[in-house]
Amino acid sequence: MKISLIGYRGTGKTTIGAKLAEHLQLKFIDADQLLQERAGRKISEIFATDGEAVFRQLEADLIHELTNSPESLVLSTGGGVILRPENRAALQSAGPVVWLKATPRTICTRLRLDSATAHQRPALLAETKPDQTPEQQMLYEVTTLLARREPFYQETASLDVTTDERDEAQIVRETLEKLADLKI
Ligand SMILES: Nc1ncnc2c1ncn2[C@@H]1O[C@H](COP(=O)(O)OP(=O)(O)O)[C@@H](O)[C@H]1O
Ligand SMILES: O=C(O)C1=C[C@@H](OP(=O)(O)O)[C@@H](O)[C@H](O)C1
Ligand SMILES: [Mg+2]
Repeated sequence: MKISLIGYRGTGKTTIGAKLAEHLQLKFIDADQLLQERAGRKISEIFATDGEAVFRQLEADLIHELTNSPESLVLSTGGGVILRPENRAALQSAGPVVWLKATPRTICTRLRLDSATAHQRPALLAETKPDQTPEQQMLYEVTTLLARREPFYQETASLDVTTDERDEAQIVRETLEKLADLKI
């Protein structure tokens, strides 16, 4: 059985997935981290050199492999994993899927803090609007893509947890309660 975490960038999938695995004493895999280890390159480098389509294929191959493995684990995914129907089906059939939610403002704040450190995420939206500050551009990208992706997160999720203005312990606790309610 796999407990998967889905949601937009910056909603806390990597952070909460690791904590959840600790609580449940399950192995933890972050698909993006494993993909980067295997490729020997950062995701931002794969995007820059080979393009997003190559990344999406590597991501789909990895999701296929991990969801077909016999071991139980907590699996954190990348925010765009729900774009492909085969990924959505694979995650759903592997076990419960937790959708971590946050507002565009929360997401932008977290991503800005991350990009000030080492964690650079590649831009996802080609279209830009004229005369925008980088902050406005980021909010535009997050709002636009979140609206496009929301139906896919909704369709794939077994349960959802809001993460705005809540610390990791609160989010983990609610996730564990909602998983228990599923009675799997
Ligand atoms: N509940 C939270 N409150 C505040 N910051 C958080 C919370 N969860 C995660 N973060 C921070 O937000 C950033 C993105 O978290 P991360 O786990 O990498 O998200 P994702 O994997 O969904 O992109 C990190 O800097 C992380 O420390
Ligand atoms: O939303 C996306 O399309 C992506 C999210 C990233 O993962 P996080 O959601 O962990 O940041 C990573 O997979 C890649 O940069 C693409
Ligand atoms: Mg992550």
